[in-house]
Amino acid sequence: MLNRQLGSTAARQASPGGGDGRPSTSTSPRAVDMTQHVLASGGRARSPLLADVTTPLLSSTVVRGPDGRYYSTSPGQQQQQQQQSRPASALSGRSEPADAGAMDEKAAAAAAAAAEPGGKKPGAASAWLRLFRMARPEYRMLGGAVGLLLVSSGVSMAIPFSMGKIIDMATSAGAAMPYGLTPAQGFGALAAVFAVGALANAGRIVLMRTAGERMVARLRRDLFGRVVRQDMAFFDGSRTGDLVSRLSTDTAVVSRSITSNVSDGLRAALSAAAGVAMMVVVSPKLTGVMLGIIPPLALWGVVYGRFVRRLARDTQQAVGALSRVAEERLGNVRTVQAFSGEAAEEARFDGEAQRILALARREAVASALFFGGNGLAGNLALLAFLALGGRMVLRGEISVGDMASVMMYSGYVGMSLGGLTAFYAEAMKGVGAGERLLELLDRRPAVDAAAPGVRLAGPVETIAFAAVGFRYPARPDAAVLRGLSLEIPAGAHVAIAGPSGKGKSTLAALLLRFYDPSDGRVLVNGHDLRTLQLHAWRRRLALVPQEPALFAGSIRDNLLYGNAQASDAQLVEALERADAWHFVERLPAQMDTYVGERGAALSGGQRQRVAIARALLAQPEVLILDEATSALDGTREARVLGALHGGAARARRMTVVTVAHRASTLRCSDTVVVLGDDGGVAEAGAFDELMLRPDGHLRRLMAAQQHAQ
Ligand SMILES: Nc1ncnc2c1ncn2[C@@H]1O[C@H](COP(=O)(O)OP(=O)(O)OP(=O)(O)O)[C@@H](O)[C@H]1O
Repeated sequence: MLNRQLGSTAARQASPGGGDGRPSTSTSPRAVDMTQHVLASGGRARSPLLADVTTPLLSSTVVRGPDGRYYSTSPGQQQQQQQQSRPASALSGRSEPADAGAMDEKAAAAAAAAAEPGGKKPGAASAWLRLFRMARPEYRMLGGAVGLLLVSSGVSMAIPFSMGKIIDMATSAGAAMPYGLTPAQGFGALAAVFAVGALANAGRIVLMRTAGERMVARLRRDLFGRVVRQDMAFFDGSRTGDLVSRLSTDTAVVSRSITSNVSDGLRAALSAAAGVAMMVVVSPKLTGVMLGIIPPLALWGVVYGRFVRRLARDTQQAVGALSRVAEERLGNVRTVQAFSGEAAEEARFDGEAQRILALARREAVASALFFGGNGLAGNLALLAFLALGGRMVLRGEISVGDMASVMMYSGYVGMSLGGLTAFYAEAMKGVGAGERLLELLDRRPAVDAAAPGVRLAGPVETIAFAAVGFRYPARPDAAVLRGLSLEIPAGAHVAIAGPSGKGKSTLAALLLRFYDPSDGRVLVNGHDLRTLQLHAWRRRLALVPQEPALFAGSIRDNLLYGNAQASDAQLVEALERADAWHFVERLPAQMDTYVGERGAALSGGQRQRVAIARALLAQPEVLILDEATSALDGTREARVLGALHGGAARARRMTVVTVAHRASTLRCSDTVVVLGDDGGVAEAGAFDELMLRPDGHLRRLMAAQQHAQ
């Protein structure tokens, strides 16, 4: 039986080179349309990814997964649910708790601080090196690509030289093909060399793209794995849309910046170096003219690259905000339409889109200045080159072919310099996006379910809250629980009652160790919950939360989430126990009926019953029902409660903790614990006994409810 609360006094407290088909001019389009790229890649990656990742991110009922792991409600959804439930309760006349409104700025800042990893941000170079190390599994493939790059670049660099020789051969009578080749043989050999170069280039593109995509996939998996294991304080301060944007867009930007971009950069560096060398060989004097413009251009490039890095980070954030708005508002489209909020939402979305546009405009102006300046400098250098080169040809210091070679090489060098700048800008973009990824990848959850810990040898004997005080990390100023003590023996059926917003669901969250108490301890068989291996502990529990959401899939898929090994007979039995079989049986495809996104194609009561069946399938030792039957009518609720609290259920010795408001639900439990205004237990005892107390808390609570009806 439940012991009375133990008092709550003392403890109370308050590409250049055209390598992969891109135009090979120095005004690289890669750098010019950064925002478009970000958006385009976001858009491309988002649709398939959203379908894949938002579902787990939006999971709700806490149950064991098919892999035996424990899965829990996401705050993104909690926020959505809160947003949905607010207007709904307003419509139904239910009053909201005074302190349950939207997070104020201070709280949001506290939540964000709780969600942010500590520590200094790495510098650009070290961040980039770290990102580069993350490509380690692709090193072999990237190495192969670099080998092929050397081949194709070698061939490219031979072109101007060969062309110069051919021009000389065509313009002077005595010139002949080298190595005594006939013109046909010479042209044939050149064509063969070009073919080898083309093949090497094609191979390089395949290897590089494959390596890039593999890296994106791995980054996404690692990031998702890291995010899905974060503690609830993190999710309280994060927005799902933002996280999805990091998963989709940032990963693609980072991967590109250290795979294809590195290849393009390397190609540009090689071309520039080889081009300069060849120019020097052919005519050092002419080379001097062309190279005079390099130092100012390099400096200009560094300034531009830094600017782009900042801009990339802002753009990634703005894209994240846009995704967030789209995700939240489309995810709650019923609420939007019910309140005729379409135009307001359109304006809100447009506001986010305009922010991105403003950033893109700044980037466009910066790119225009940069590449325009580059082009002008290149053209002026070319004029000087033609003036000097023409004079040298007239004086017989160099041949026309040599001048043509140097001109072509200088074109290559110019393109390569543009390529190097684009490489730098792209690398900085990668760092901008990478910093956001590294923040997430580096974040260690405060509550780590995989951390080693004590595994209970036998069954759960007692669960105790010992002088527990609790404040949500997002609202450190507001104490929800203070010095709360209660004990729940194994097999007991305990109901938690109390006015709205007094911490009933919080007790369930503490039991699952979504959060650690700010004071006091939660004990299981005398072990502090913090010392238990959390996955092992959570596998002993199942929670049906206040507004259970199902996954988009069939009823069967959702049930199997509770126990992947369950047979059809077990699924039907669980549905029967949850009083759900009678309606599932009549659905067009029965258990294979698609339930819609988050179970939207079922009624609230049907969703609740499927969620109860799913929790029962997990065969928990402790079942936590957080107003899990609130959407059912009296008859249906009585049946479900009969199945959960009746003789057959008791024979299973399952401990049942029920959070409830209704008398019909509360009286099914052996003991009712009423939470008081002071954050502790106001009274506890059998329902009937408490109702007999003339000025008892439960009696007043029930009277107030009756009065309200
Ligand atoms: N994730 C959160 N971050 C910050 N504050 C929270 C969070 N969740 C709940 N709270 C606040 O903690 C208090 C207790 O919330 P809880 O959900 O436990 O109340 P409850 O008694 O279950 O209410 P109800 O009967 O309305 O479901 C409320 O004031 C609520 O606003």
